[in-house]
Amino acid sequence: MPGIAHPPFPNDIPTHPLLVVDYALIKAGDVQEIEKLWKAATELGFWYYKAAGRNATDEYGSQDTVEFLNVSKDDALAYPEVIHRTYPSTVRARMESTIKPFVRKSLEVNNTVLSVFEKKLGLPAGVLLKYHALEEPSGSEARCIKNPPKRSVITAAQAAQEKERVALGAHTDFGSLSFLHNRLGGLQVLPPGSDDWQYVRPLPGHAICNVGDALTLFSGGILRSNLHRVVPPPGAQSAYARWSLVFFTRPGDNIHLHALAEESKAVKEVVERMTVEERKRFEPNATAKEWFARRVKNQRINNRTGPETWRASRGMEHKPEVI
Ligand SMILES: O=C(O)CCC(=O)C(=O)O
Ligand SMILES: [Fe+2]
Repeated sequence: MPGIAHPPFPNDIPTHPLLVVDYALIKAGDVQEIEKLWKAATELGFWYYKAAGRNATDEYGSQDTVEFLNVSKDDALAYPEVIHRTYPSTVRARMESTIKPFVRKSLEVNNTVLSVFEKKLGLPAGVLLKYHALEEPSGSEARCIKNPPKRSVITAAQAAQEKERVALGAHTDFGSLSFLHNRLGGLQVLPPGSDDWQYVRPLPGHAICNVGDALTLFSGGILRSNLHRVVPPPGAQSAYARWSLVFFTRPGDNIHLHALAEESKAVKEVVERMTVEERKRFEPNATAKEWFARRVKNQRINNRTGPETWRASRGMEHKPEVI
């Protein structure tokens, strides 16, 4: 991305370290790098991707401050044919030159990671890829997010604590894998076993990847869909608009979300150790499309009747009460 100069991410605030995974090594099948990816995906569910080149809200009804522009993978790949919806001229003008290549590259990266997880989970070859087949209609999409700048510079502590300043409320992602590119800080994770939100420092030349609910469901919880949120960039960065670009790989619309215990010994073992309640969580009796539709619908402020609406929007959060 061509650069607008902005202040660096502050050095005086606590951040949560992520493991750095080299995508080129993953693609080449490097055993040590695959171990590192597996550790990241099962412990925090978030990691940095070292790029191959350098070219590269809540229970109370508080409203987010972000603007989204979502482009469906099906529409991008079929363009100019319309599969789901049409887009504004700014999107159409860049569909062939920018969006389609971004969607293709993101799918390639995420599919490589899915193949690694498939092997690690001991699933029959091709099962995860089949669930994310290119030709199947799905909720996979590219998203451009803009969070407008704050009028006054706020401290990191203020940014983290002020509820009304949360740009995008605590959530887990709906799909399988999210591939995130951003330059300003603001992304925070709630690390396992902690009650403190921690910033993830953007690393130049690195993307951030995280596991979503569908992979948690398929893996019986072995892969971790971690809670995260977006707050204004910390320190002097808060005076700038924050842009981020995400690609979400989600299973095909008709895929039934459930723990793949019959296909994987490892998943079977974790499911057998679950309580009856836990087991129910891993059998939501929903297709990927239904899971996605339920979560989106109940997040919309227009559909809100009270705190129960927000609760009905939750996914595989380890602490569904956290906002
Ligand atoms: O902009 C970001 O850093 C993350 C956005 C996000 O979590 C999402 O759109 O699901
Ligand atoms: Fe997210």
